[in-house]
Amino acid sequence: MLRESVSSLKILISNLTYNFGQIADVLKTLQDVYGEKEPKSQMRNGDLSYPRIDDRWETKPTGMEIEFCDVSFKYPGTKRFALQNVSFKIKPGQMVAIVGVNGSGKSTITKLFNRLHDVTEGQVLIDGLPITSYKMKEVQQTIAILRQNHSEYPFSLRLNVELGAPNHSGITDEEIHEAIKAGGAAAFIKKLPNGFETVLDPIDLTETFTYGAFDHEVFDKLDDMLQEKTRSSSISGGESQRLAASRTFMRIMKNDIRLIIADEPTSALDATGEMAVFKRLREQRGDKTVVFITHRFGHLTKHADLILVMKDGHLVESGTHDELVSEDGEYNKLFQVQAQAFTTD
Ligand SMILES: Nc1ncnc2c1ncn2[C@@H]1O[C@H](COP(=O)(O)OP(=O)(O)OP(=O)(O)O)[C@@H](O)[C@H]1O
Repeated sequence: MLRESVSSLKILISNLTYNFGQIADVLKTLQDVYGEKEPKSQMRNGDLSYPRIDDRWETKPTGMEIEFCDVSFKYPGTKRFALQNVSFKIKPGQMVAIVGVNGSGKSTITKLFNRLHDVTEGQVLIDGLPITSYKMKEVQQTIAILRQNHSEYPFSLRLNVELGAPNHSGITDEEIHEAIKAGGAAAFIKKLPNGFETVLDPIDLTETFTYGAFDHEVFDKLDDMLQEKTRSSSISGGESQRLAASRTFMRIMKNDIRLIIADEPTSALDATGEMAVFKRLREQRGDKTVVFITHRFGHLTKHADLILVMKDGHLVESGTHDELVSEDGEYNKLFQVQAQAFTTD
């Protein structure tokens, strides 16, 4: 079934690339195909709609409120706790940084926000109610995630960005340009001969169709178009992160997003590139809550309303940059290691 879907997807994409098909059909097939790869969730689905609309909540800001109440968590099939007795509260619209050494539990915290997993002990509250009481999909639809490792799809750069809003057809060129600019991808895409129509890892026409499927004239015409369209297809790690950021900005622009999670999304970017992406994130986020994970201390941590410091699965400190530096604990230790790089030979 999956093979057949992939095969029909390839044909649809080839058609799309050459403007013969309808984007909505392709996206539907794409959702079906990628949906098949998702493991079926065994987690309990709540019956409350999210966001909640009633007299009490309608006037609330549009950012998500998240509270961890004594949360402990073990990954399925493991004996070790990845998180132990973690408690914190993120207010709506706050910009929060999670820091800590490798393996301290930073990413695991964010995986509990969108119910990739459920807690082993304790409770996660969203807008004051247990996360499990909401319809899981509706909570996930309000979260935009920007990760370090992300996928690129073998389609045009344009479609890679449009995938941020797969339920929206008729995305305009202006919207694509806006998302690409926000993600910091405009400069590298402009240099490509086919701009945002450039196809990534293009599909080999001979794999998709055989000469027998079309007469020679049609096949040769398609093949010529493929050669023309796919002159440049490989992008660097940093460009790939800029593309993924553009896709997330598209998702933020076109959906009712209440939480943005950024898990080291700029690790492959130079300092200027990173600063530009986060500047745009701050500009575009409005009242949305933002949680980012970072190993770099600087403008990001300085702007954070709250910093959570993780160590061995425990939350060891929390506060603002200034508060944590004056506490002279784990945060200050990590901060000084980076600060000293500038002050010593
Ligand atoms: N899918 C998984 N299955 C089992 N254990 C996992 C899984 N993912 C992470 N872990 C373990 O959980 C602990 C916390 O991992 P996590 O990825 O949250 O750390 P992190 O602070 O985000 O690390 P890094 O800075 O390296 O990204 C680690 O001991 C890790 O090995």
